[in-house]
Amino acid sequence: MTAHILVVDDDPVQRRVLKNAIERYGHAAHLAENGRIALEFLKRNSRQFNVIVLDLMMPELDGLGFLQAAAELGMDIPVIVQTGQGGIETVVQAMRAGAFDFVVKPVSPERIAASISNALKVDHREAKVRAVRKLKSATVGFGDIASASPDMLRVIDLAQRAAQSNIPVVLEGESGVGKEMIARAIQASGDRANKPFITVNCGAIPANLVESILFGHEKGAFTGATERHTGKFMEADGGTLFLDEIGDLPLEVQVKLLRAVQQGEIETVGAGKVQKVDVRLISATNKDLIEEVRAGRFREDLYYRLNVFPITIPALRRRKEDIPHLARIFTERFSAEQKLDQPLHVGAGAMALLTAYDWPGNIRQLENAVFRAVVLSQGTELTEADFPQIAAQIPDFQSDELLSTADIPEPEPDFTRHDIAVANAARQLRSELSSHLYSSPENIIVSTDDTGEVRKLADVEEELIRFALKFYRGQMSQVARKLGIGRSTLYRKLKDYGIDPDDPLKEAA
Ligand SMILES: Nc1ncnc2c1ncn2[C@@H]1O[C@H](COP(=O)(O)OP(=O)(O)OP(=O)(O)O)[C@@H](O)[C@H]1O
Repeated sequence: MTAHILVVDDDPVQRRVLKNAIERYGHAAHLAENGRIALEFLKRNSRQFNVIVLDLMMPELDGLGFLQAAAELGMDIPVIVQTGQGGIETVVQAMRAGAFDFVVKPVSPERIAASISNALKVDHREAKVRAVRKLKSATVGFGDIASASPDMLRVIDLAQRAAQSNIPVVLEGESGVGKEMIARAIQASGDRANKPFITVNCGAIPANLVESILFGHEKGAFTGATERHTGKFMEADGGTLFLDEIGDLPLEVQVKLLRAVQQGEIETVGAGKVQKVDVRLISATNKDLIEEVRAGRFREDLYYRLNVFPITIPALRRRKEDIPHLARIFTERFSAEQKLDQPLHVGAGAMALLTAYDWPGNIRQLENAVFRAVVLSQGTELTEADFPQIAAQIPDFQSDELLSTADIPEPEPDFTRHDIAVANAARQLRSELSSHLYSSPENIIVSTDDTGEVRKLADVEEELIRFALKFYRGQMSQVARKLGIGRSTLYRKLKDYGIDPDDPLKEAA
């Protein structure tokens, strides 16, 4: 099949190189010299294109601006972004904005052809997935929020308590940590469950339209207001208004928001009178709001009004225990959505890679990475090779995917070597912990007992095994490998110490 590829690049040489590469692989290339012209193409006939190859640095409308505008048009064509060396921050932003893949310039014909061929596979499969996802997003409950870490369990506990009243909630956390998901779960389990849930991304609206979008406007209220417009507050009447990126709200709109919160009244632009509204407010921010208050960008009175019940959702890298859990859930979900005969599994090497990565785009980035891997995977198990972008960002990551536990020789029953193995495993785990986990009392294995004497090796060993089981969520082969012992030795030790692998922290009866 000849695919139609839209190349958006301001550099004529680069356009020519890409055109040649695309045509060499039997596809048709269409060329646009900047984002604005590409948007014109899409407006005329978006169905014409199967894949877009997009440069990020362009005059008039740059790559990120194009992605945003295309999303507003409802475009769902896979986009491959091109970036110069070292542009990783912008790439992360582009991936967050929905780009499918990225390539680093100068890009070889083989690399761009591989990326286009992957994007084409997604092109005809993703439409189905999107439809399913959209349906799901309407009814998110606390049960849908995957969590394994104590931090996330605390967040869910707080959110469940907030759901029992109409108290204003502020959800703080980086982009993609799950703020909107928590907001939806709060709405779905409170007494406003079947009422409207209206989302406003305060950061994405042009400053001059924020007021009219929030509070509505009358016909003729300002130049261009050709129709009356109901604001988001009115749409949310009786339900919940989710104000995302609240820290981006212009100061003059903050005053009006304060009145809405304090008195439950809004004034439609151009109406000259106030109206009552009954809205539960949940706000979200990825900025430090108190810092914004200090800097004079956020009103202190509004801050205290909104911030009655703050909930901070930690970044994914601060709760790495959630990564394996999320990766498994996403793999299962996407396998089902893709109607695979056999659900895929996440191989140990891939899991280690996903856990080692810091996920600047948080859960959204992980979800997209797993989605992409499931769609493109050829095997029965996801391996590190299915996450090339992640692996490329951790160059010193050592793969041990191919090393099966069967290859690990059982240690001799020699106390000294065994002793060294335990010490090495402890050191390795400790170094993983210091890079993977924030410090927590659970992560420290102490060397002395209550009397100040050095503890018995067996006691330390038992504690380390319990910890490793919890850390690797009961994955026996991974635990054995990380501890540097064979699987049968691990089973024997579990028996000796009376450890239940499904509940490793439970003391033997
Ligand atoms: N605990 C979770 N379990 C399962 N999926 C999750 C979880 N948290 C987030 N997600 C998924 O990750 C994606 C990002 O979540 P969400 O939109 O809620 O993040 P956010 O913090 O509001 O992001 P932003 O600040 O960029 O708007 C969504 O697709 C959501 O379904």
